[in-house]
Amino acid sequence: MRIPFTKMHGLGNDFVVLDARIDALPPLGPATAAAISDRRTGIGCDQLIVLQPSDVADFQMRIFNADGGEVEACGNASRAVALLHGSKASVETGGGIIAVEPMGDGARIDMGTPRFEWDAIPLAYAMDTLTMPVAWENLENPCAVNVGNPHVIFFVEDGTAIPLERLGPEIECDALFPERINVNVAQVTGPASIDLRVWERGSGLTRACGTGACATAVAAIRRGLVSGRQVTVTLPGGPLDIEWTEAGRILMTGPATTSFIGSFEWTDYA
Ligand SMILES: N[C@@H](CCC[C@H](N)C(=O)O)C(=O)O
Repeated sequence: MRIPFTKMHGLGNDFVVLDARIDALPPLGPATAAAISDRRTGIGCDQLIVLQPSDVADFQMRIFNADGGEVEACGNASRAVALLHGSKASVETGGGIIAVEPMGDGARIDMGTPRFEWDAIPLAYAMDTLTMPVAWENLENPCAVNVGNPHVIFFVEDGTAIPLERLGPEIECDALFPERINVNVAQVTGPASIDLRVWERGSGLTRACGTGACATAVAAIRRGLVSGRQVTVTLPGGPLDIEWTEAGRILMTGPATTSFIGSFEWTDYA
């Protein structure tokens, strides 16, 4: 059975998008998702995105990391999906209903409201999530924010000096994070600007992480590290504009791109 796909990216964070809103896919398990995402033997991507019908929104977006695990949210893929859909839509995700709207060369996404309670991140035990009393080598006192998916954010003097490829997987899988975590290393570069590198749960180092940018902007605003409620977050793949509105909602604006369209022979690895 041949399945059509669209290869897309947001700031270099890349996706294989399967549109099953009309023609259903065979059941999709983690091993099959990981095989499609594998850059050596599959199509290759940071996240596999599956669009399906929804009972509560215009459609549903399912998100699988490169390791095959299904997760709740993906900021960059939300912009890609807005571009693919072509008009304003409500989208059901595991992290809640988001609103997507194509805009310019990308989209604006209403990502919903962030959560800060320790058990909503979730953490293994209670602590202050604004300044956490924990450290991994020189990375210390992070913030934790759930923006649909879980993030820990370390504010540092020089983000490029942090060995994220070594510390990222260690922090991601620490017992403090029962659902694992996305690891953000942020450097405030001005009153409304931050440089960010992200070790993504289940996908590793990526060129950009939209939810990481949202979580980092919110954490910086809560800590008083930036002035105002609008922040430009620059990732290795480029900048995203993040606003945390007075009403508490996170608005993310940035580009998205279609790379190519293709098809592949479906193999069920379960
Ligand atoms: N690349 C994404 C985030 C994808 C999910 C994440 N790795 C997780 O496990 O929560 C983004 O742009 O937000």
